[in-house]
Amino acid sequence: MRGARLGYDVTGDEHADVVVMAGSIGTTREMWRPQLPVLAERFRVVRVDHRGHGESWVPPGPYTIADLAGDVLDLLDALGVAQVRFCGLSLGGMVGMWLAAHAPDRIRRLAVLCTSAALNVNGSWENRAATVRAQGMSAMLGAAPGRWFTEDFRRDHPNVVDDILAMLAGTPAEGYAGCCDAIAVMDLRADLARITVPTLAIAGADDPATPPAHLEEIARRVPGARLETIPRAAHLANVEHPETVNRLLLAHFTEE
Ligand SMILES: O=C(O)CC1=CCC(=O)O1
Repeated sequence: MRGARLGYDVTGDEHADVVVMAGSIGTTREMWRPQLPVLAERFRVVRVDHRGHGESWVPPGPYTIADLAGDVLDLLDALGVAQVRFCGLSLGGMVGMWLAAHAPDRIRRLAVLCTSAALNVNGSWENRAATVRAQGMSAMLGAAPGRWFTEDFRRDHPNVVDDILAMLAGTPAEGYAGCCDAIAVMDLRADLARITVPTLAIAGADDPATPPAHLEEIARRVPGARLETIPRAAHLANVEHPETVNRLLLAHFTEE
């Protein structure tokens, strides 16, 4: 389904409180499949595709995190939803932190997984954007599994890995590159102290893309934030350890 420019779907009781879920660069909203049945028992779950991904619009880049967050606010306005619990992994977590800092009246509780407030190292994201624009998405497929999943998970769950890699392969190159541009210039560190909503930061202990130190920094800077670190988890911790992530999200989002 597509509305207000973003691909999205809605699952759960239409009168329940809303949880918005936004994922990692190079995936679609389907990356939240392991969470959907559990969260939708209690909440109205709105899963979104970032711009340039899935069924969303693909404007020419560069984008900013504020652009991506603005798309989410437009969607919430279109759905008539005033306030949500927000769950974001990686790029989705960046959008969540931006929203909690800049649109605090729209966010009731925040959960961020495997993400960072400032991720650019030595122009790596500018380089990635340039590579994708020159060579297409095939240039991204080789290294992604090693960032996203532990070796054990790749060995034991090849079909799950293939499903997620198909999302990456199907992402429009300009959409992916535009989001790389957004990460390249992002620095949310000064915003974190302004976040007042209850915040849970979840790290994957073996995440090479956003190592635990990035989540530790978020938990240190956001007043009152809580940190959980999941052992034997790489970047897509919600896919590798759904039971743990579901338990943490449910507990955090049902607290008042
Ligand atoms: O590099 C990756 O694919 C991991 C990642 C960093 C930010 C994001 O959204 O995904």
